[in-house]
Amino acid sequence: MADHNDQNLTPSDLLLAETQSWNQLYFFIEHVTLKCALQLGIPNAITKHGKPMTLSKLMSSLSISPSKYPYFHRLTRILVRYGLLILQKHEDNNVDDGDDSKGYYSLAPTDRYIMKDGPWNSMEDQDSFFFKAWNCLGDWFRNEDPSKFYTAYGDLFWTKLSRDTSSGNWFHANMARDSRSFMNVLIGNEFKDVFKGLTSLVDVGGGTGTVAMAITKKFPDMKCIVLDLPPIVANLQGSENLEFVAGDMFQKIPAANAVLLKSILHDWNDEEFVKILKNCKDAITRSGKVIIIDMVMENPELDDEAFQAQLFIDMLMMVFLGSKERNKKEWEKLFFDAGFTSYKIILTLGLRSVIELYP
Ligand SMILES: C[S@@+](CC[C@H](N)C(=O)[O-])C[C@H]1O[C@@H](n2cnc3c(N)ncnc32)[C@H](O)[C@@H]1O
Ligand SMILES: COc1cc(O)c2c(=O)c(O)c(-c3ccc(O)c(O)c3)oc2c1
Repeated sequence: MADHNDQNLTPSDLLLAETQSWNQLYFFIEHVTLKCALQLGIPNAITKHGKPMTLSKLMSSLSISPSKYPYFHRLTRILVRYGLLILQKHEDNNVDDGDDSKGYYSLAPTDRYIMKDGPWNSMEDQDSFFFKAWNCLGDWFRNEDPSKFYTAYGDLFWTKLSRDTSSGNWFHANMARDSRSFMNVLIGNEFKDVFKGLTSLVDVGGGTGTVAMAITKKFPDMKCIVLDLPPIVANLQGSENLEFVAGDMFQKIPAANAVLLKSILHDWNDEEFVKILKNCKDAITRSGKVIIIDMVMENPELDDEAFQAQLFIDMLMMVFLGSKERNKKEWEKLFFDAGFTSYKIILTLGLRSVIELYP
């Protein structure tokens, strides 16, 4: 008798279901093999070599014994499948599988981003910190904790980061890399006049000031304040037009023409989101604006790969902060709940959009 699950499936359906279940079950192997590539130093070895490498040359540069060739070839094969490495076939296509003259390996653009200066590439040294929050995610759906991170650590994410210097420094260094990368693209788009005409701006939750420094370099007449928690800005030195201010955005935001919120609002639930925006509204002049840099989910401008990346970050927000990424309708509702009258999505750069909000 057919298993009750199979009764409506044709043989080809069953075989397709088998393939799908194997892919879903072993999806984690993509992460494991990427981590293995990082651990071995494959991308950096290829970058250092300066041109495509044969497998043997790559292995000797990594001090991997030739006896491991048959296995190492299979690791690089899956990295090519994921698009992390590119294999340039040897012009003689009759070479055997695993034959060293099979071809030359180079880094795909993805690798260059992750390895050269991309954010979050040093997860290695935060393995336990990062993965402990993800373990046994199902437990969180059966408790009342504000986030899985809280279940794992008994602390909120920002509280833990302010108490754990090593993880805090690692996090803020990665956020700075993320900001440097994003601002390079935004500057490349001539900032789209987002900061034009402003004489003062507060970067709320501006971290170690990467965004503010990029703005003040481009607009030297603008006065910028970076508002962040005391442990973050305590030892940071400002400049003639850049000041670091320790404070709490839930209490008060310094007055300015405009307020910038990059990767802030997706950290907070709806009630906290509205509270932050109400404080922003109190801080800006009547002719001022709030500039938001964050993700707009279900954005028709984005392809399926970008949508999947947004879903991953949405899971990250849920697990680490108990917060969420929002679609346009969700953003709009909270803008109006906070007392703003209009907004404009200025442009979308990769996964994130630049939104202007008017009092
Ligand atoms: C995800 S980081 C974004 C940093 C920066 N905007 C960027 O995009 O690189 C969130 C920032 O909010 C800051 N933050 C958290 N709670 C805050 C509060 N109550 N008041 C001010 N800043 C806060 C954190 O210290 C952190 O720097
Ligand atoms: C502690 O370990 C990790 C490891 C990670 O890989 C990430 C990560 O990738 C990430 O985007 C973020 C993140 C958190 C809040 C934000 O507002 C934001 O824009 C990004 O945090 C992380 C924390």
